[in-house]
Amino acid sequence: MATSATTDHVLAPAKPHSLLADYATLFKLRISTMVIITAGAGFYLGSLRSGISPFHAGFLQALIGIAVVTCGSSALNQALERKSDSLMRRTADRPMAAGRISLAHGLILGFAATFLGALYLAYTTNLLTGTLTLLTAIGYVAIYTPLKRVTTINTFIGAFPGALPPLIGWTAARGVIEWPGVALFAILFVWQFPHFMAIGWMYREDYARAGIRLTPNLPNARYAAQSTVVQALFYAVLMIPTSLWLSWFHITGLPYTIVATLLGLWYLYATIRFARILHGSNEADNTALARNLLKTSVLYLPLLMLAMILNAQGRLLF
Ligand code: HEM
Ligand SMILES: CC(C)=CCC/C(C)=C/CC/C(C)=C/COP(=O)(O)OP(=O)(O)O
Repeated sequence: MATSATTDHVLAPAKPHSLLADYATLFKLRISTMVIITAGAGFYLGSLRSGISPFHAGFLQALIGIAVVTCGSSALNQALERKSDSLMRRTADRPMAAGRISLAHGLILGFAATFLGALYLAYTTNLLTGTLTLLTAIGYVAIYTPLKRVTTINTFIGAFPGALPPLIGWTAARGVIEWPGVALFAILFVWQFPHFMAIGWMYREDYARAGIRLTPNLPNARYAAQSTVVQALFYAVLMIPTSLWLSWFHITGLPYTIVATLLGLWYLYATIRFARILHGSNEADNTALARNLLKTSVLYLPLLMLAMILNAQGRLLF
């Protein structure tokens, strides 16, 4: 059933929700899964760097800890944004925005998961990893989330916590911050811009309704579209050399370099097609181009991670 807008808020659709389904939304299960995949890749590569198999209890402990903190911070993000979420079609049906999960419920769950998860990580992996994960959650919840209503720079700020999970995975395996871990951070950092420019553009009216500031919904529509496209293209071009940086540290070799270049060209191609929003006047066509870029971004990333893991593992075996 479609959602319907009123003058000051968007009504949630009247469909039943199980508590389990509401928790899945509260914990942003799909984004959190991607966070865990990237953290897992960091751990895997870090373990190989140490010359040990990644498949030991530490791998599971690190992923469980990171997953719990990620879910906790997603709940806290939704507690803070329950009002603005209720104003957007995309998010009006979220459990806290729609009032199915109370503020106290969300806050208790969010704080408990964030702090207990970070403590668990510090205890099972190392203090650096627990601290970095807690700082990531703070960056996401306490800095990025309130900034969304203040300045369009929020996306740049939010890209820092967004990019930290693979570095956290690396420190969980290695105990220290090292250049290959920084290279993984850089990959995630750069990846987010085309990803988010597509999303921001698709939902720009929704975001504007909720008072969230983004490049795609700047008051001058022409300038907003141009700036959105320029940023997406700049980072899509930068994505290729950034993804190849890992080979500089001999974590990966020629096979990864070839695959990463091809994947990067694919991501760039989707971004170049997205640039057609500057000339296309048909809103449905423009939305399809943005949705295609979003889809490409969420396929590109796990494929890139898979390529680096396979190549790094292969280098050890052959
Ligand atoms: C500034 C950074 C980011 C912003 C503002 C952002 C925002 C969003 C939003 C609003 C959506 C929902 C799109 C929709 O409902 O159609 C989304 C989708 C998604 N994001 Fe991001 N994101 C960012 C970074 C990340 C990071 C770091 C990851 C994981 C590593 C990630 C993974 C995903 C995935 C997997 C989806 C698709 C989920 C689905 O289909 O529901 N995003 N992102
Ligand atoms: C290890 C750990 C604590 C990781 C957490 C980092 C994390 C979840 C980053 C997500 C990146 C990000 C800024 C998403 C924006 O979503 P949004 O909140 O703006 O999206 P919305 O509009 O759907 O609420």
